[in-house]
Order: sequence, then C-alpha cells, then structure tokens
Amino acid sequence: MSTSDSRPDAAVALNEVRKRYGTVQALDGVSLTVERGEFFGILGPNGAGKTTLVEIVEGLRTPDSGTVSVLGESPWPRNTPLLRRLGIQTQSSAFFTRLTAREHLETVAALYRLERPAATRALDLVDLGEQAGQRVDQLSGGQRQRLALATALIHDPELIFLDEPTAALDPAARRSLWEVLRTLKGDGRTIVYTTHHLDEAEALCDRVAIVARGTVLAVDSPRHLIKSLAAPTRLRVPAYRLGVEDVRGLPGVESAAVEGGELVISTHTANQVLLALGELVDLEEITTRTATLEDAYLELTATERRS
Ligand SMILES: Nc1ncnc2c1ncn2[C@@H]1O[C@H](COP(=O)(O)OP(=O)(O)OP(=O)(O)O)[C@@H](O)[C@H]1O
Repeated sequence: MSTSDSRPDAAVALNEVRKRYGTVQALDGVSLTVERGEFFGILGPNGAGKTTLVEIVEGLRTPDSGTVSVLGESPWPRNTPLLRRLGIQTQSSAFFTRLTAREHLETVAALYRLERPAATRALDLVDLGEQAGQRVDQLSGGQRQRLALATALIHDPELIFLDEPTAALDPAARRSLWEVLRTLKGDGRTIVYTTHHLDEAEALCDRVAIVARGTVLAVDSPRHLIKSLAAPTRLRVPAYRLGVEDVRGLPGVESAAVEGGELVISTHTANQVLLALGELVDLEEITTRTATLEDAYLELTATERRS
C-alpha cells in the first residue's frame, strides 16, 4: 500500500490511520487510496467506523496516528482553502429552515461569495426547481435530502462526500438521484460515499471498501469482489414443484431451503445443477440469480455478525 506522502496525485490517501474513543478502537490501522475521478463506496455494518473514517478525511476529526492526504494536502490543522474544494453532504445537514429552498441556497452561495445563479444551478442539478419557493421546513424528507446535496455542490467542489444520500428517497427518486451522481462523476469529480444500499453501490461505484471493526476487509471493484469471493449463484424453483429432499443429493447443490414459496438452491456450478434440474422440472420454471455485491458483502462480514 502506498503511503499518503508518495501519492499527492490521489484524491484521498490514508496510511495506517488509527482512532480510539475511550475503550472503542473505531479505526485500527486503515490504509486506502481513492483515485481522482473515482466513484468510491465505503460499506460496512453499523459501528464499523465509516463515519469516523470520513470525518477524519474531511478534517472534522484528527486521528490518533497515521497520515491522511486529501487532494495532496493535509486536512488539519483546519485547512480552509482545501475545505473550499470539498463538498460535504451529511445526514443531518444544517438548513436555514424558515427560508425557502432557493433562499437557503442563496444564503449558502453568499457564504461562499458566489453569484446568485449558483443557487438556481444547484436547484436544477438535483431537480428541485419546482420546490424552489417552498419553505425548507415544509419539504418532504426526500426533497430535503436533495437540498442537502445541492448545498454540498453549490460551490462546484472537486471532491464530494455523501453520507447515505439516497436513504430517505422513494425508488423513483433514488434512481433519478443516481443519474445526478453519474453526471457529477462524468464531469470528472471524485465521489466518496457511504451507503447501506448494496445494489446501489454495485450500480454506481468504481470501487468499494468494505470496513468492519475499524479495519478494511477488502477494497476492489464490485465485479472483482463478487468474482474473488466466489459467492454462490441461486436457482429458484416454485416450492410446490420441488422440495428440499428432491434436490439435496444432486451434483453441485451446496444448500437448499424454502423461502417465500420458492425452493432456493445455492451452487457454484450452476450449469451442472441446471442440467440435473432439467430432468425434474421445466427449465422455464427455474429463475437464476447470479451473485451480487450484497452476497459478497455478507460473506465477507459474516464473521463480524457471528461474533
Ligand atoms: N464521539 C464518539 N465517542 C465515543 N464513541 C464513538 C464516537 N463516535 C463513534 N463512536 C464509536 O466508534 C465506533 C465507530 O463508529 P462510526 O460512527 O464511525 O461507525 P459507522 O460505521 O459510521 O456506523 P453507522 O453505519 O451506524 O453510521 C462505534 O463503536 C461507535 O459507537
């Protein structure tokens, strides 16, 4: 792993970062590099250390030891020129709640000494133009979340940190925000984001880090993670057609269980199992689901959940 000092060209470089709160070792020697222009996901169970990690990179906390470099600079002591190059969206973004969405953004724009059109651009970017005249405290949860994103983006930052940006969004709004995020990445910006939506991380991220108990379990592209962990393929057959006993001994079947009216068979040799199942049922009755990032994540973090 390269050290932060040797990678000033990286968007973020951490080397052996540790942070303890009392008896809790929140980060236990984290080293990772985020390249410029990357869409980078930080995944992990509750309490894994994700927020601590991101807050250290943002300069909001200092580590006990280790080095951190952000856009080639140290985030502390408080580095105002660097902060201006960062866009930070948190779950609990502070709003001027009695103002309208537009007034809120114009106020933020003024703090950055930006011209007023910056507010309109930010509203349009997150598709909040129609709510521009609505008071912030009357926006829905999802609309507030989009306003938080607009607030983080108003000064055109190079490196964007997003904390579960789609947590309160309905499925359609979530998809439309994905497009916003893809556009940001398309413009060459670097995005570092935390999420518990594994399907989303798989769809958006170039690479993800899976963190648990303050350590990085894996860093790779979702595709490579899925491949390297060799998570199983799942074949589903209506439970009224076949039972667990019918398939347990078939070649390639690793496990079988009934879930929600379907017999779910796990295998690493799907073709072999499909051949055998073809003797028992119509192939059209079988649905195949190849491994996902969620499977890889669950496999990697299984030990954490058991302990
Ligand atoms: N200010 C603090 N004082 C004491 N302990 C803390 C503090 N902040 C975090 N912790 C502890 O450090 C560990 C890591 O917390 P952190 O918030 O970084 O995890 P996380 O991965 O962001 O969790 P989540 O997914 O639940 O947001 C947890 O055990 C948490 O209880």
